Amino acid sequence: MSKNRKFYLEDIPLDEAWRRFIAAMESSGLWKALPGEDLPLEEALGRVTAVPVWATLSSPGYHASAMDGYAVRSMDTLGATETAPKRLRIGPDRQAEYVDTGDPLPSWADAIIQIEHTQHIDEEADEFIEIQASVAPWTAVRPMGEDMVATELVLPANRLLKPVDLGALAGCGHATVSVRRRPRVAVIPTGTELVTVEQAAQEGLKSGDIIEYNSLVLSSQVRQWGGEPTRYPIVVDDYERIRETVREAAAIHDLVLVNAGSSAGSEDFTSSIVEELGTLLVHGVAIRPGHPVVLGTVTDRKTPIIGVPGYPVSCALTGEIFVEPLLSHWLGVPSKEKPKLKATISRKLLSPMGEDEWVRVTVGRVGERTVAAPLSRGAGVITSLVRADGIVRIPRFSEGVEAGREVNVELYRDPSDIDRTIVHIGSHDLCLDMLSQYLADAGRLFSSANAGSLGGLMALRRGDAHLAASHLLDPATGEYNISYVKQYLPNIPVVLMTFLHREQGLIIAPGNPRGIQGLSDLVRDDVRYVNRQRGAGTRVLLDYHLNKLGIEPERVKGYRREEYTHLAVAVAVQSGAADCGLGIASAAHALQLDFLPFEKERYDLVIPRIYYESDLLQPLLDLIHGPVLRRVVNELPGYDTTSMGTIVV
Ligand SMILES: Nc1nc2c(c(=O)[nH]1)N[C@H]1C(S)=C(S)[C@@H](COP(=O)(O)OP(=O)(O)OC[C@H]3O[C@@H](n4cnc5c(N)ncnc54)[C@H](O)[C@@H]3O)O[C@H]1N2
Ligand code: MOO
Repeated sequence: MSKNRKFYLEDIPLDEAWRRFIAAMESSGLWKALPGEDLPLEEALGRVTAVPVWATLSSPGYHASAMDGYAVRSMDTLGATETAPKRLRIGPDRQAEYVDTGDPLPSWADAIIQIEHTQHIDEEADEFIEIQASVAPWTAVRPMGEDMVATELVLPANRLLKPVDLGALAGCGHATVSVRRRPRVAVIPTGTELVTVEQAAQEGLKSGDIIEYNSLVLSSQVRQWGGEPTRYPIVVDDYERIRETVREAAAIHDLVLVNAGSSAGSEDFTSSIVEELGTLLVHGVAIRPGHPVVLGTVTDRKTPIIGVPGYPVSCALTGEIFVEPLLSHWLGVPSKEKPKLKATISRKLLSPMGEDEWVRVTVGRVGERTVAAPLSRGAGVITSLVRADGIVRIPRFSEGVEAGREVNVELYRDPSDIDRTIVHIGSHDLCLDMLSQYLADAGRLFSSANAGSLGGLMALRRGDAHLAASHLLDPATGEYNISYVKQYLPNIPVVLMTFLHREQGLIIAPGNPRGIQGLSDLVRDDVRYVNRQRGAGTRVLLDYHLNKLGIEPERVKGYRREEYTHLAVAVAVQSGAADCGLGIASAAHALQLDFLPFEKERYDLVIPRIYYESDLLQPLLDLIHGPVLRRVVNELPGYDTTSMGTIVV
């Protein structure tokens, strides 16, 4: 059956969308904390108490000795001093009796003297202790109920159980505890293009295949937030099949998440299915990513359902924005607040007019400033969430945010991580990733944004980064970096240190089908080039050599097609979108492409002196001067570490 295609997506403000969703759940009695279930204490960690817990037994249940020593009557000790010690007989007339810590206090005694404050004396048939000070009543005694008294409140309802809570529950006589049932959440991935990762690993991917992982993310989120996910197998884009899966899932779950098919494409069925099976409350919320989200209730049970957008970032954020607060409410705990931090935004952010935008950012402390650098805004770029330190929300209808303005960041990390983060902005190289691996061992985090060499120098100028990798060739002198540093950072004392030399050359298809011999072939009609962005060192290098060869850039087909990384250039060649591009050997190697080397370039680190001398960067400098990094870099094709750590200026 084909349903009428609905092209109309609304822009419902987030709070209004929530209002409708909650009102619908309230009217069907589902907007309340879930009932309790009794669990053995051993299984209750991390669960939430459904009812208050009162002590059934007191703890301790008797007056207990708090020390190893002698039980005495305090009255008998009166008058004992260093000069006039007193002797108390151990034994039948009950002046002193030995007890261990935790033993009951004998009924005739009212105090304990620690053993080290007594001297043991054997005298013929009798044993005594000698004491040199008196003790007050109840000395070193833990009175009955010191910890918990029967009938006392031990834990309130809605309490997330910690390990010590379990101890207290057992200690006052509870073998089980009533905790809220875990919300049961169905996670249904849909899409004919989807394949499982296992399938992909065995059979490889065909063009158009997408590895299904949103259901893994959603079900892991559900578990993390205290729910019990059921991860369904992939359902192909077939209206009836999806509808029947939703119907079955709604019968046995508290919440149904249908992933993808939320927007307006020919196979986007979620909103129609919700309409057919129940009530469509919202289709389209004024947020981005996550705009085409669907909210509704289905079947006679009025099970809430969320149509989660398919793009992975939209999917994960929809989890945070809609699923987490819902699960928290059902569990009776407050929605999880992220730690907040004020930071300076490093780049201007425009806001899409009618939508609140969630911008992923990295955060670092650079000198006195906390800097938030926006990551990719693409809703398909899951690594932007992996790398994100936090989120900045740009409210709809705002002007956006100018660079240098203060913003509020909601952190994904512990704020203390920010202080041990080294911020790099500049040219990217695989070896920086290796460096970051080793830095982790030294307790440093490495946040790296690829902005090209010139972008890195500009970031240093603004005070946004601790260092910038750069490989900018000066056409006038044939020297790397020095003149650029002078020109762009005239007022900032910096150390220019060589990181490595690397082979630059033409990345070409395996077997060199076009017979490309060098840059002079770029003017051929049958050769399509793929370029790097302006400001990239590799772009500068190309322009330098084209100029030397007297080739006008306009004569190079594809000169205007810009990619932002070496790997993106390699991918363009691999896919056949271009015949060649300038890049580094390791990028060609990574995709098993051929490589025509023609220049060994110097790749330096530009480090403002103030950071060069800081504790923060010390582990990085240690690595550069040590043998380990050098060894692993040398194992890669096209790198030379002979000058690693040499100060240029
Ligand atoms: N004409 C319009 N097109 C789109 C709109 C719109 O308003 N009008 N909205 C865009 C936005 S914003 C989003 S977000 C997406 C939402 O897409 P759907 O929910 O319909 O999902 P699909 O189109 O099926 O998939 C999008 C994308 O995500 C991949 N995907 C889907 N499921 C999974 C999964 N389980 N694991 C990994 N990746 C998944 C899918 O293959 C697609 O690449 O719509 C825009 N279009
Ligand atoms: O709203 Mo879509 O979720 O921007 O990517």
